[in-house]
Amino acid sequence: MSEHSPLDQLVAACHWIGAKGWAPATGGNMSVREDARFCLLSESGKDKGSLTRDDFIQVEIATNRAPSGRKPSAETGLHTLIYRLFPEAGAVLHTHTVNATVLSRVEKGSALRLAGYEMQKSLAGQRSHLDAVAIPLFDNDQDIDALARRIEAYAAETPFRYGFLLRGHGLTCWGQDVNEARRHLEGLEFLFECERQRRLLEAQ
Ligand SMILES: CSCCC(=O)C(=O)COP(=O)(O)O
Ligand SMILES: [Zn+2]
Repeated sequence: MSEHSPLDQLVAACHWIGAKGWAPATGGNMSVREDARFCLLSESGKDKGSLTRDDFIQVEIATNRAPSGRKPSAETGLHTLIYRLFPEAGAVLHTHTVNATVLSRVEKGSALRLAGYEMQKSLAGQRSHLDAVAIPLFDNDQDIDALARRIEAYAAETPFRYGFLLRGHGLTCWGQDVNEARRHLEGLEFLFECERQRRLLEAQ
């Protein structure tokens, strides 16, 4: 896969996400960083499982502006926030899975705590199931600028990595490149499935 361009890798990741059923209808959005100033973001309202290279729009990270005049994702402001907050982030994947949607509603706190799972080691830098990983959880908002400001304020107080959940909405995660973002998405989704099953079984 590494002989392909980052955009080709992102298109392949979108097809993989679609095949997994993790971006139903027109849900989800995906992006890759071009450089310090620009990223390429999926066009709003498309089926993300069948995107091609032409469905990605250049967006200025500092301003959310698309020089082409085309309409990038409604959640552009979350992608650009991530590229500003995390200079090492090279790709961002946002999905609408059942596990993320349901768990983020069941969990009433400000983070989903994952501990005790070997698969935590799918996340960069994690070495042991004995450690805990907190995935921040924000109330959903149709005002993406307001949501981005809330996430930015939280990050200033509580550093975090890997991704965040939007309540009743989905997961947004990232990595230093498309491969790492894919691994984080697959690892987190597995952990969410485990956590959902554990909570169901332990409630009986
Ligand atoms: C039915 S999808 C609702 C909007 C959303 O949450 C999403 O992820 C897709 O929005 P976009 O503008 O990126 O297509
Ligand atoms: Zn969404």
